[in-house]
Amino acid sequence: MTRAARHREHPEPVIEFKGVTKRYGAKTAVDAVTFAVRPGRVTGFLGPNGAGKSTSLRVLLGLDHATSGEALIAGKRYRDLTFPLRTVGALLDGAGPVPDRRGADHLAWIARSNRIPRSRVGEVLEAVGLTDAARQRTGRYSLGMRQRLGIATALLGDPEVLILDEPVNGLDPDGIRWIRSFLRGYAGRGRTVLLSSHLMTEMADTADDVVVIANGRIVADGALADITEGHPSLEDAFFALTGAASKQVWS
Ligand SMILES: Nc1ncnc2c1ncn2[C@@H]1O[C@H](COP(=O)(O)OP(=O)(O)OP(=O)(O)O)[C@@H](O)[C@H]1O
Repeated sequence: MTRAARHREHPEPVIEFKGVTKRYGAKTAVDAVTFAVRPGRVTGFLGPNGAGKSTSLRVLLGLDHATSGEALIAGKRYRDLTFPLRTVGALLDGAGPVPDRRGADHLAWIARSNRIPRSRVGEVLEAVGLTDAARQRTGRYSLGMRQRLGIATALLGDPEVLILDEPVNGLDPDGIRWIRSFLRGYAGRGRTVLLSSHLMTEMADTADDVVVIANGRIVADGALADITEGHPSLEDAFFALTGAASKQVWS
């Protein structure tokens, strides 16, 4: 096999967790987490509530410091990226847009403060299907529209990497379908998508690769097809893999 063909099949990882441990006092939230995420694929980060998904993503995005180990994007820690928003876009739980600001103004404000050309605002609104709602105040957006606006915000810098923490929580089936096909399209263009979820059926329908975390530890990591092989579903594979860890509340 030529080097180019090998690279197409096994491209270099874009995201790397290397032995990341995060303790809060006596509580170990994540414990020696190690895995890699490759471009051109949707990677699902799957685990029950409290397993350590958000903590891992917060460390990756420089919002929290690892107690030990490191998490890299394109070979660098987030804080060492020259143009972070142009490398990685993220949608995390947390503060939403100011409710009396219009959708387009919210995006224009973030674009301006990150030296991103104003022309991107129209492009990202179109990419997420919010062009017609651009002049509406975000306080009047539905949950699905707010998620689309969050994704539009993540897309402003036209990043190679998209990271989404539980993006389908609370969405109706249409909203879930839209996010799923959007992420598949994004990865299909050779970009890197990492999304966390505690919903196994959602992961089974969306992800190419799956990293399973339980009690702060990685318990499985690989192609979805390999992880589910020999099991009727991802859910069965998960419980077989995690054993005692699966006694954690799964909701
Ligand atoms: N700031 C903090 N202080 C103390 N403990 C924390 C803190 N943040 C997270 N934890 C604990 O670390 C563990 C992992 O939490 P984390 O939020 O990363 O899990 P998660 O997999 O994202 O779950 P969820 O889907 O419920 O957010 C949990 O036991 C949580 O209570």
